[in-house]
Amino acid sequence: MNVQDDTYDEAGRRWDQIRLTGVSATGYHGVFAHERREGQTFVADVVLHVDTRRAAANDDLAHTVDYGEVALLVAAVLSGEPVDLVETVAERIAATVLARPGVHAVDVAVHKPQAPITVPFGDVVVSIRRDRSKLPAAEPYRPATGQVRRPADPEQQHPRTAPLPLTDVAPAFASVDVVHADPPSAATATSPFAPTSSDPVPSTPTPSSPFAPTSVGPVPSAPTPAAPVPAGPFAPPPAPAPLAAPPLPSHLPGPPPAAPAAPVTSPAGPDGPGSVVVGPAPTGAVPTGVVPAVGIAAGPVPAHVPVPDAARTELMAPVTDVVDAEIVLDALDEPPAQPVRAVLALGSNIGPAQETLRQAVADIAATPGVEVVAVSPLARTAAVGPEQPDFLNAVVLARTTLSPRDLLRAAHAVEDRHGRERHERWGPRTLDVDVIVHGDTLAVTDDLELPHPRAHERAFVLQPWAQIDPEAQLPGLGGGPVAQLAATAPDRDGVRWMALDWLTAPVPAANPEPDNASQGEAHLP
Ligand SMILES: Nc1ncnc2c1ncn2[C@@H]1O[C@H](COP(=O)(O)OP(=O)(O)OP(=O)(O)O)[C@@H](O)[C@H]1O
Ligand SMILES: Nc1nc2c(c(=O)[nH]1)N=C(CO)CN2
Repeated sequence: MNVQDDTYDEAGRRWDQIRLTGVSATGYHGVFAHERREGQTFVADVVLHVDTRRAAANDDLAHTVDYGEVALLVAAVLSGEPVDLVETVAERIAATVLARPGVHAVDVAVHKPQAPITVPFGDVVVSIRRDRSKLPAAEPYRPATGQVRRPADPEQQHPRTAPLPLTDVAPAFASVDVVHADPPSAATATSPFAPTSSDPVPSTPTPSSPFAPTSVGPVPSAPTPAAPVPAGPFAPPPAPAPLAAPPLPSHLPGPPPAAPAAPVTSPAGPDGPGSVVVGPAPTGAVPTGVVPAVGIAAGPVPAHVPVPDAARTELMAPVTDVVDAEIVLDALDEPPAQPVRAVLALGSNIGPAQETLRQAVADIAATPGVEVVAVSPLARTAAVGPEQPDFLNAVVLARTTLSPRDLLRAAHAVEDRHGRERHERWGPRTLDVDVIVHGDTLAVTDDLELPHPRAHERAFVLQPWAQIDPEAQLPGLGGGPVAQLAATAPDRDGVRWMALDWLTAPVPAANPEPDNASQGEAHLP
């Protein structure tokens, strides 16, 4: 396996992989009578493209794909209903694995090392990738009712993991890896494995099967362009000097006219550190403005959205029940019913910081489902945290139809595009894009906290934000009027200047670094 085998989510981030190699069983597949009669060894390698973070954060098998179950299923297909072609075996394994929730793509290689080939040979392998855009052309394997039972070991069974019924096949397999980088390829095992008395596998689905499909086919790939939306309560004020945005996609409207902001009543709930609150702020929260409910579905479409029949290809038609719905993990994966305001904070203190921030604003504006409404002046700020060079900081006001988590992914994608590396917490970086607020969402989860947990105490966020939205309110505990928070933030004295025309003014080629940036310098009030 190498980087060419990687797959990426809609924000361009590499999916993690669980690799299971050398699952081995005796099968009776082949076009010759002796193959059907005598059987031979088949070996499968399977790579599941998944997101392992949630399972890792909770250290909970329930949030991942149990490779033990996958191994049993793969072995059941290898030793199951005989077919002529290795291709069919591979397709069936792919369908079975892709039907597991949380699997975004699957690579399957089926080896037939004892194939009836009349010249010396090492191996013959059929290798395929299937995902939600190239669905398997086969039915997933489903254990029949009455034939299923899991080889349960109560001592070993994690208490939070509900047992899944499976056939009592016992595959031999060489290794399983959960990887974030490419390990050396594992050797395949060839130990024979005879089919059990419960084989062959029934070809018709059983109504009570736990593997019964729950939905739907592929997701349309072309995002709908964002439609213009009327003004929200966070339109930029006329002062300071208006900032020309960098070249933006043509579908982006100009800044909407200003409208009054409503006060926020920060919810003072009982939620201490570590608690989870997900959902809109209660009474008195910032209104999101009146926006049309139609024509706004830009950006990635969640896979649980049913797909109209017309969208399916003929090839897909017979197998539309193969892929399970994508799990909506929590409310942070739900796109808003209407566009909501979002505030993004940008920072850079490595490399050509001003140019990086400019490009980052253009990247954000080009993100489907994100419409840039205003861009703050540029602040040069003393670093908060470890000793390091000054930062250049700016804030982007946007409207978005993305879910909070998709917006975070989009922010990370922009960071990655600009060579962001994660070493030291609060350390120097080519680009940081933080999600400060997403609508009225208040949330504390493993991977995303809203509003950003440290925004209320960061002048390098609050000052630029207040410049383009003096009435802005930071929702949540510790929140309040942004301008007021900016004036009292501990690092306020470190915000030393702002460039008003930083998006359009030429960056001096010799002086692109924050330490030398002086173009359009202005002083904070
Ligand atoms: N509102 C948020 N915006 C951005 N990242 C967040 C947010 N809430 C939680 N995170 C998580 O924080 C992780 C670390 O983010 P990042 O590397 O940008 O941190 P940092 O910039 O060093 O520190 P800070 O979060 O204090 O700005 C991210 O991977 C992300 O999952
Ligand atoms: N001045 C300044 N200091 C920081 C910044 C930043 O953007 N500006 N970002 C940090 C981590 O996000 C840590 N410290």
